[in-house]
Amino acid sequence: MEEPAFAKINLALHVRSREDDGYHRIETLFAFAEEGDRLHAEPADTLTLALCGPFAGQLGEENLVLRAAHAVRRAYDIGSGAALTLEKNLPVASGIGGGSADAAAALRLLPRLWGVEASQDDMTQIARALGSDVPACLHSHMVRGEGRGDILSSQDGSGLSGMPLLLVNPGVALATSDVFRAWDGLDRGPMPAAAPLVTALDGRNDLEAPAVGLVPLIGRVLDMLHGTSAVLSRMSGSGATCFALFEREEERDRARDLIQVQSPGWWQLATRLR
Ligand SMILES: C[C@@](CO)(OP(=O)(O)O)[C@H](O)COP(=O)(O)OP(=O)(O)OC[C@H]1O[C@@H](n2ccc(N)nc2=O)[C@H](O)[C@@H]1O
Ligand SMILES: Nc1ncnc2c1ncn2[C@@H]1O[C@H](COP(=O)(O)OP(=O)(O)O)[C@@H](O)[C@H]1O
Repeated sequence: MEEPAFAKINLALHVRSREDDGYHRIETLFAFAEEGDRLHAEPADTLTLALCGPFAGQLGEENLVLRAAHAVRRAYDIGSGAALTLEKNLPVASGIGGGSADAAAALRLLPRLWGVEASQDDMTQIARALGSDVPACLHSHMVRGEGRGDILSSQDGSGLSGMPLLLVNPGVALATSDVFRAWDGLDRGPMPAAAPLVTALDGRNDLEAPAVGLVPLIGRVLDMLHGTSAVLSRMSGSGATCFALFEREEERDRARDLIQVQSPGWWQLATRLR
């Protein structure tokens, strides 16, 4: 059995306040790419995880996929295991929710493998305990997030589905907690409650400035994307991956080819919004 782990982007991300527990209250518009990592599972007596793909080497021992699998086993008192293989196509610690998307893929896949009727409520609760982004990744369609990003409200994203999307990462890993800590504490106002593209265009990513402060190279990525014919270009999540939305695939591919020539070491994914 196989399940895609769709790359996540934050079309807008407004940081409103720092809470006493160190987490931040945010408002965000989540969207997902058609592509990402892939999780494969076969029945087995024990739980194991093998890694393959271009970014497999960057992952440590502690993997969110196994934590998700253990949580499902515990919740439904399951005795059997699974031989899992994660194809790691997305750069690690890069603002496109790789780990969260992988965990969410495990939460969709394993109940099927083990033949359990998992309730949406149970899965959401498990997702929330794994990370702020995991409930949105469980959904993997456009959705608004509040609180830590884990309180979701529906957003019809069908109007943007299929829109050409380019992801660019300059190859520097950024820890989410470091970027939130570098936020200046200034509330710049709520995320607009409008149609998705208007929300995105009128919105911001408040983590962009602190991330650029930590890794100035992100500013170079943004300058390059701003210089293309993109409808919108911005950093996703806590970075360092930036995204650009285009009206036509040819425009997206032209931007990708130009960046490939100018910065051949950067990772890129030319895809579409789900
Ligand atoms: C910033 C966002 C935006 O979508 O994405 P990424 O950059 O990680 O992709 C998310 O809020 C990340 O969600 P996720 O990656 O699940 O984070 P968590 O594991 O819950 O938290 C990691 C760390 O980020 C900080 N954190 C996270 C969420 C939040 N609302 N406030 C925070 O301050 C905390 O320091 C926490 O210890
Ligand atoms: N399956 C996984 N994929 C990526 N990172 C993982 C995974 N499991 C655990 N991690 C850890 O989670 C951290 C955040 O990774 P990731 O989710 O890719 O970042 P981001 O949320 O910024 O996109 C990394 O430092 C990594 O070590």
